[in-house]
Amino acid sequence: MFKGWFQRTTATVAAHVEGAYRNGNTTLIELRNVSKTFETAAGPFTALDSITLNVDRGEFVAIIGKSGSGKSTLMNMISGIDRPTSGEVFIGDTAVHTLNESEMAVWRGRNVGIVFQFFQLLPALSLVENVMLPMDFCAMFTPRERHERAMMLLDQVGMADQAHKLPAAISGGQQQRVAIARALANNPPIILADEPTGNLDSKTAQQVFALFERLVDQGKTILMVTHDSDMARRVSRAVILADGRIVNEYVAQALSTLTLDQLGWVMRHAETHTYAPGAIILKQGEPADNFYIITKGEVEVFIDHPDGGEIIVNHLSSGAYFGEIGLLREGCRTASVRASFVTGCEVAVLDRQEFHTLLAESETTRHVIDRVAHERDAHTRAAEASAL
Ligand SMILES: Nc1ncnc2c1ncn2[C@@H]1O[C@H](COP(=O)(O)OP(=O)(O)OP(=O)(O)O)[C@@H](O)[C@H]1O
Repeated sequence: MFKGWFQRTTATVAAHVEGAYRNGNTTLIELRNVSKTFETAAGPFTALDSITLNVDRGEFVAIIGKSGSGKSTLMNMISGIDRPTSGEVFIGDTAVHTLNESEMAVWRGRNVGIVFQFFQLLPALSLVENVMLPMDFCAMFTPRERHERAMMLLDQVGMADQAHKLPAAISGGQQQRVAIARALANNPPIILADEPTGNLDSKTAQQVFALFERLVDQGKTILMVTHDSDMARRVSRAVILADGRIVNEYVAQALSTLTLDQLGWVMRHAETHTYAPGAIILKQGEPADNFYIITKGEVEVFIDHPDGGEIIVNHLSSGAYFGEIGLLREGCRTASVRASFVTGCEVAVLDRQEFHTLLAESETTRHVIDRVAHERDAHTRAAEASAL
């Protein structure tokens, strides 16, 4: 369903991450090892499993995943509507998971604007009263300023001329625009939107999405749960959830032909290994055992020169894989791979059996990896021939 767009999305993410390093620490939302387990009649159920996530100020992030993958639970951890069973949630300098109920309500009212799929405007209040409500609740601004500000926000979403109507008198798209104005009432840095366009026709959904884009341009940080792959493609970053875990963005990039279920399977089975700069990961001539996806840093691929020394045949970075040739041929390694002397590397590793299980599940992935292996092999032979 989401095939084809991982590559573009993840490339944008990579560019963004580099930007973040250049600009120093711009992290606004930080989840550290967050897990959430619900007690159910059938026993404990883990909805979020060791989630670690950083979102920078000004990012527009789509949260994607199948129904039940944990998207709403994740949003609730960030808004403080629900608390993690373990792990930590920091928003700016605030340790959200440590706030008591009354501190939480005040903190949330000032820092997070929430937009729901079904708008949730209070039916007995006019539109302008609905937008004033969060300011009243948090005692922000003077009463007169509250009215002026609510009118200004309604104007921003194109609804000022209907300010005194009741919600029932306007369309769904208009109600959602008012709900966005309400979310902006206390000028929070973060907007959390749970399927904000899920109940709108596509034209209205586009207008609401464009409104979010404008808010990001104005400096807001937005996390939006969506099932709409077109929208997910247009944001700065997509976070994919599968069975309560975040699918590593580089794993998604490397295996972009897999379904969300299959990516979830990879995340459950892959082990993470870290290699120091210059460490040998696999050696030419040794039996092939594992498949590797680079999730951090770079590697060098090289072959032995018949007269001694080595011939470098490739450099690979995050989002690339290696180790496939020996596994596909059920043979030995045709080249050696070592972690870059500059960056070292981190890899997600599947063993031989897991690799073959995956290819049996996804014919397209088998086809793509086969082709890459073929091209790489030809490239290595050519590099070898020209070095002799
Ligand atoms: N209060 C709860 N008690 C028990 N189980 C819960 C509770 N809240 C959520 N769950 C379970 O946790 C899992 C994740 O739920 P969540 O609502 O986060 O998924 P989702 O990805 O947002 O799904 P959807 O797209 O359908 O809204 C689901 O299996 C759900 O049944």
